[in-house]
Amino acid sequence: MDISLSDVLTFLRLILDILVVWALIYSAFRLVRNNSRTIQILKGLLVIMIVKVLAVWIGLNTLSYLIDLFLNWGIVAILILFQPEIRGMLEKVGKTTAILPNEFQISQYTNMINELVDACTDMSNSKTGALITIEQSNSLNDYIQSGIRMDSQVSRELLGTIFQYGTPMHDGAVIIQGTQIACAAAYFPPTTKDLPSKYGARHRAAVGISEITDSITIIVSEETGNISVAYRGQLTQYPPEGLKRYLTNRLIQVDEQETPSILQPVIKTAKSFGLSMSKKSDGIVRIDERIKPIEVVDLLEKKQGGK
Ligand SMILES: Nc1ncnc2c1ncn2[C@@H]1O[C@H](COP(=O)(O)OP(=O)(O)OP(=O)(O)O)[C@@H](O)[C@H]1O
Repeated sequence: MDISLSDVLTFLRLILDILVVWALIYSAFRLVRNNSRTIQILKGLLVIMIVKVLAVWIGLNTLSYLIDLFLNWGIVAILILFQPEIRGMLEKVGKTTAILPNEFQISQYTNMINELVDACTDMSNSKTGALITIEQSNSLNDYIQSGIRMDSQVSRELLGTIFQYGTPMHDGAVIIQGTQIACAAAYFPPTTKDLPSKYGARHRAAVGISEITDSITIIVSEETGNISVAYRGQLTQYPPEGLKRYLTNRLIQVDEQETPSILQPVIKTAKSFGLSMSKKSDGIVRIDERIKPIEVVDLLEKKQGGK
């Protein structure tokens, strides 16, 4: 059987087509999964579809016609309802069009980490309580809406001022998106796990948000001045230098090695089929030996009938 160049090109085009459509569907699902508003809207649409099927089945023609009208205009409604999400997605695409991380982005992140760690060190020394969450790939927009919108550059002085005891914004969490403070005074759902008694509501909130998103949360204890990080449901205490290394590893070095988010769905699929494309694909998680936690806190599921 002869295979011509045009057959190969047609095959490659088909593969590319499938991968691009898959990436779009994957991104749409991620958008829905990461945002409780979109889940509510989808639930609403599902109910309307069920009513439509029932209306056709029973023969309620007017109701069926009205639902058809509603669904036909649905695309406009979706564009209006999802306007903030669509804008955010397009902004992300715009920011990640460069295949290699650019020097400017790295220097912005380095600067942000330095300011953040300096602020945490200051607050640790003065025993000022703080809760700071850095958004990763799961959107924190729902939580930003619960706080006071800021959109400001991360700086040692600004963070110190926000968490100053007695000021209107010191209660709640600061959320960082990219290298900007998106809001202050945000509220997080606390964890239901058992924490050692020395940890209170602030640490519960930090572990809570780390259980439902992939965000990184830094906590400075008002009582002890200790700095901890909540990530993926795990609470770990670090010295300031350890915190800096931890954040650099997570926010800069991971970005340097990984491909921009628009291509990640395709790469994740390739990995799940066993096609290794990155240096980390040998399944070994490389831990920076210099990051020495002071304590990794044991978190237990709450016992039935317990507090
Ligand atoms: N669900 C929440 N979301 C965001 N912030 C919260 C939440 N719950 C509590 N906080 C913040 O934590 C503060 C109370 O912290 P609390 O002293 O109870 O916690 P803690 O874990 O013992 O911390 P610390 O060691 O600083 O005392 C509140 O003033 C508020 O700023």
